[in-house]
This record gives sequence, C-alpha cells and structure tokens, in this order.
Amino acid sequence: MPHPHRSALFLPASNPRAIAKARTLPCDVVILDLEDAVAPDAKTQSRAAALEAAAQGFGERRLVIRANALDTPWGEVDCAALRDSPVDAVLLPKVDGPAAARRARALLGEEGPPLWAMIETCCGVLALADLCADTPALRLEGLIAGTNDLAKEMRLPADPARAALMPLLVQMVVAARAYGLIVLDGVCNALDDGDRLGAECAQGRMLGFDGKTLIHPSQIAPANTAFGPSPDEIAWARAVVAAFADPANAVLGAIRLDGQMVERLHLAQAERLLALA
Ligand SMILES: CC(C)(COP(=O)(O)OP(=O)(O)OC[C@H]1O[C@@H](n2cnc3c(N)ncnc32)[C@H](O)[C@@H]1OP(=O)(O)O)[C@@H](O)C(=O)NCCC(=O)NCCSC(=O)C[C@H](O)C(=O)O
Ligand SMILES: [Mg+2]
Repeated sequence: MPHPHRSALFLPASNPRAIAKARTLPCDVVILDLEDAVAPDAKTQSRAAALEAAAQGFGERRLVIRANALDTPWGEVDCAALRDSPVDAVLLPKVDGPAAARRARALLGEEGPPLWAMIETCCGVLALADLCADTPALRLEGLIAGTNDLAKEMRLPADPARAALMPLLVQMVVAARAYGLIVLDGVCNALDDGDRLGAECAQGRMLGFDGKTLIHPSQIAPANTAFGPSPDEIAWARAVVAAFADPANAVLGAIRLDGQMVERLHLAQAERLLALA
C-alpha cells in the first residue's frame, strides 16, 4: 500500500513544543530539522533531541530527519548518529551531485535509513540525472525542492508565481519519476497568506509533485486537499476499474468511457489513485 506524501511538515528539532504538537497533526510526514532551522549553538543538543523524538515515534506519520550538510562541522556526526535510528529516511541538504550522497550513504551504512536529497543548488539541478542514476547504491528514496536556497543562489527577485523556478521544478519531477522516487515541492514562506499557499499547492500538483514541504501546522490542510485525490478523480478511477472488470472488455486494450479513450495504462493509474485514496 503506498504511503501518501501530501504534507511534509518541517520543524526545528530544537523546539520541544513543536515536536509534541507534530504528534497531534494530520501531516503525512514529519521532518525534524537539524540544519537551517537550528542555530549553531543548538546543533548538538538538537541532534540528541531528534534521536530521542525518533525513538518515541510519530505514530502513522513518516519521520525524516534533515542532517546538516557534510561540509559543515555537524554533517558527518549527524549522519553517523542517524545510522541506527528508527527514522524512515535521512534528508541531506544541498546535494550537489552523487559524491555527497555517496559520502552520506557510507556514514549511514549500507543497511542504514533510506536517503532523501534536497535539490537546492544550481549544481544539484545540473547533476540530477547522475544523482538519480545512482539510486540503488545510494538507497535514494526521495527528492525535495529547496526553493529558498535556489532563489538565493540564482539571485531571483521575489515572485509569487515562481516563474523562473518552473523549469527546475519540472526537472526534479522528471528525474524522480524516471527512478521511482518520491518528490516534494518547496516551502511557502508566506505564513499568513492562504491564497498564496493555495496557489503554490495547486501549481505543485499540476507539476506532478507528490506533495509539499510545509513550515506551519496551518499549511497542512490545504496541502492534504491539493495533493490528495479529488472526489472527481476518485469517481473517474472507480469507473475505469469497473469498466475493465467488465467481461465484455476483457480482451480490449482501449475502450470508450464517458466520451474519452481509456487504455490499460489508465487502469494502472486508477488503481494507484484508489490505493492512495
Ligand atoms: C515559522 C515559525 C518560526 C513561526 O513560529 P510562531 O510564530 O511561533 O508560530 P505560531 O505561534 O503560529 O505557532 C502556533 C503553534 O503551532 C506550533 N508550531 C508552529 N510551527 C510548527 C511546526 N513547523 N511544526 C509543529 N508545530 C509548530 C507552535 O509551537 C505553537 O504550538 P503551541 O505553542 O503548542 O500552541 C515556526 O512555524 C517554525 O519554526 N516553522 C518551521 C521552520 C523550519 O523548520 N524551517 C526549516 C525548513 S524550511 C527550509 O529550510 C527551506 C529549504 O531548505 C529551502 O532552501 O527552501
Ligand atoms: Mg535550503
């Protein structure tokens, strides 16, 4: 049964109230951050807090811990500490290519947690194909778009439409789909602008992302709605499954359904959608 990844809530591992709150929230994934949301002086203490929180678990929510980058004083210790922890994945920030991911895999161990990579540098975007081609050895499971860091490096002016990021986001989705990876859109910094969040969620869904990374509990419901199957999609999927289950269609590859051509590739799509629903 596939696990949904509609809403992935970041929270600083240094914030015990947020950790406690996350266990009550309807997000699909919790990402405990050891990187940008944690001040340098709090890194060591936050790593211990994250390990403790992982041991206690987050119920049905998947748990991912974002380590510090390997070129910082904390990254290697983070990865080594996460090697035997009961996390669903370790998220490595600022992955520039397969070399950094291989270093992380060596520290996490061959049998250690799966790896997720943040694609948030220009080199990282250029290296997507090489990185993803190494998926089996890296045990790479997911990609996350780091839109703040990308906008910073590309020197983009503020743009709610994210126009300049569109081609990069498409590349991430293509790379993820080519190698069977989960792929999540970047965060929306506008905490009090529901319209902007709604627009970004709709945009991410149209681009093919599985879900969105989030920074506040108030962003979970809009993401769950946008990235979950809609009632129309569920009705369509049920109709497709029923049509192909009809013995009259048993030998057909393509059929007419409600004025549309439907093929067996749509049946697979419909079955996946119903499993997620
Ligand atoms: C952004 C915040 C600092 C805002 O904090 P604040 O104004 O204090 O929030 P509220 O008062 O509205 O909080 C209300 C209650 O909700 C809890 N809360 C808030 N945020 C979270 C959260 N993310 N997860 C769980 N719970 C949360 C508060 O504790 C309050 O609870 P209670 O006191 O019990 O009522 C803050 O929201 C925050 O820290 N957000 C996460 C920031 C973060 O993790 N950033 C790093 C990831 S994003 C990133 O790095 C981008 C990427 O790399 C890129 O390049 O794009
Ligand atoms: Mg970043």
